[in-house]
Amino acid sequence: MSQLSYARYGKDNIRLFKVEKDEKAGTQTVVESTVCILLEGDIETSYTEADNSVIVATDTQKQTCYILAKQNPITPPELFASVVGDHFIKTYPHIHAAHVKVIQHKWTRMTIDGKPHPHSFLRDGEDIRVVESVTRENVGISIRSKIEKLLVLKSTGSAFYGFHRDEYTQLKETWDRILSTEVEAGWAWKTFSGLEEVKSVASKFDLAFNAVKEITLKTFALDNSASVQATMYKMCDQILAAVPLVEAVDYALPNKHYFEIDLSWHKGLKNTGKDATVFAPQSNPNGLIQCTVTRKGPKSKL
Ligand SMILES: O=c1[nH]c(=O)c2[nH]c(=O)[nH]c2[nH]1
Repeated sequence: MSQLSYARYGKDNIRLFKVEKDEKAGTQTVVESTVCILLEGDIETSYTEADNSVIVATDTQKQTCYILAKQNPITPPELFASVVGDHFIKTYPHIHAAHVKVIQHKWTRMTIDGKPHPHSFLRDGEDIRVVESVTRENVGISIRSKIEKLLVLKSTGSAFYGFHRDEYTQLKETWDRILSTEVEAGWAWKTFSGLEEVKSVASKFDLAFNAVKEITLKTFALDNSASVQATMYKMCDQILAAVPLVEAVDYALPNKHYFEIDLSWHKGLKNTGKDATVFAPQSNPNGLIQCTVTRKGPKSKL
């Protein structure tokens, strides 16, 4: 009468913290991550026949994650996700795919009296580095890296005019507005043949992350923005040029509106157009602009 049409299981929100101690230099380095593991394979009978023999317990998955974190570097997160995924498909013949997500939280070394402190860190921003990997038997490892929750704002250098108008349009054109967004940017790597290939390019992951962040911030700041759409496309284009191993770049940018407030009712106070200095930040609704950009090739469906 019924059939199982989707099955994955694993452990979510595995929290990891690793300290690397350089005794010689007297410095320590820390990494904090949150890991999600979801396994796929010949596990149907655990759902349909209460057959627990095919279940690698989610507690086992958590313990494995701790052990692999002890035995391997946990950054770059792309490499650690691949190490974890590889372990599960190689250790258990009936597990055919491992979905591993790693969120790397920010701990930035403190500067005290102008010098990097050997063992103190601060959270200087809520932005996170995220990796979503799929390790699939006989296919390889696909990895999508992301930066999320990077909050930015520019108080000028952004316009929005010339958009379609009809009887539903109320928005006025503007040649000078506040632009703010919480950046979610993703970049999909070519499919890697296996863990060895991921290891061979491991140095590229941090370089790509830094390039994406720099291109995003620089383009946001310097572009005389015609729209969120036009500015985000410029970001994608530069990232594809900067990171040859990346096949696709995607952005999802909420347009966090700051509305002008007409105060002319109070003694003719001027607070619109070029006189606007006090604004009302809006929580919702917000615009949401998304795109994926790939290298030129066969026509996409867009
Ligand atoms: O950059 C923008 N893109 C839009 O699609 C849009 N729509 C809107 O109301 N304001 C904006 N701004």
